[in-house]
Amino acid sequence: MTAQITIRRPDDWHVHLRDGTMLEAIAGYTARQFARAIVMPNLTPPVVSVAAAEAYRDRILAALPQGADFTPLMTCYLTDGADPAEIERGFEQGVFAACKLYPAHATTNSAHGVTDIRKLTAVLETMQRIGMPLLIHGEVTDRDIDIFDREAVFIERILTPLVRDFPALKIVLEHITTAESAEFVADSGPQIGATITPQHLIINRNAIFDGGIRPHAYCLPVAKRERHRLAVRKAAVSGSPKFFLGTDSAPHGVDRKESACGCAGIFNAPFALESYAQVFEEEGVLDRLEGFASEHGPNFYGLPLNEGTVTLQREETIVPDVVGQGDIRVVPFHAGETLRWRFVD
Ligand SMILES: NC(=O)N[C@@H](CC(=O)O)C(=O)O
Ligand SMILES: [Zn+2]
Ligand SMILES: [Zn+2]
Repeated sequence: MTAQITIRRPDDWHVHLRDGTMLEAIAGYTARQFARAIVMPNLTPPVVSVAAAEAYRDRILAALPQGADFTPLMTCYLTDGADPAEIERGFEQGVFAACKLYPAHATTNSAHGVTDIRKLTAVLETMQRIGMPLLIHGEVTDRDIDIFDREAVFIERILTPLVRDFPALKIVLEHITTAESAEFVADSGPQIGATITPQHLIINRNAIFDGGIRPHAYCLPVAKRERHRLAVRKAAVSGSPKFFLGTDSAPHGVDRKESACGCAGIFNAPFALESYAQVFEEEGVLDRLEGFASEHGPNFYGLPLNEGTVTLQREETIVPDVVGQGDIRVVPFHAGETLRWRFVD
């Protein structure tokens, strides 16, 4: 049995670091395991300008523990009024790494999202021209569509025509949860990639209703049937450069989760690598963890691979019931469980 595994330093290609006291409480978890992270812009108000992204980046850097070696990669939240010139300027100046498309009302803090993708034609033309990635929360918001079908219908109605109309646009389908997404991405050209979260590799929709309603297993896109989990898992461990690590770590305070209308989001940052390592080990391909965690993402984004390494040791790790500091209390993914690996440095 492998006793320890050392890989090139990984990155998280999809994370919510939040703002204010929550940012201060949780930023260190991501900075501890990852060298860089694509930081989601769904704050209130959302990050839509270069100035707002620079200010948010400064707040993130100020919230990091002393001596942290971590680079936040900022994103621009697309709205119906998104300005192609501002987006191009932000990308050329190295402030924006990508733009994020939330269909309006698809998920947490997406009220300002895009109501009709046709409103983005000029923005998408610009992004395609300058090689700027478009990151997509891929769910339709039509209330007539069953919540478990919203990702598959998005591919059919929105993504397929989008890829046809902008054949050179770099697209990341974020946090994929279905066999349809895994297949769509695998069958597309090299300009299409996908991030995969730990939770969608580990739980299926039964986890949300396991002996009672389980708000801490609820995120969007919602976990699907077992056959979808298996398809997503197969994609993650396949070694294909199209699939890479994106935790979608999305903390909400305990009170906001344990509520009559609990928020969507799973906080997995504290033990993210342990979680992924467990999956790759179960699939018998621990040797492919490094590609997924540390190589496929930077190669897709056209960024250098990180220098340095991190090590995971085979050691039982008990996940606490709750983490945080001060007033902030968040229940982590795997709360109360014992994991088989421990991140050491
Ligand atoms: N994933 C989630 O369930 N929630 C995310 C938003 C998102 O990534 O869709 C959040 O910001 O809380
Ligand atoms: Zn999302
Ligand atoms: Zn997210």
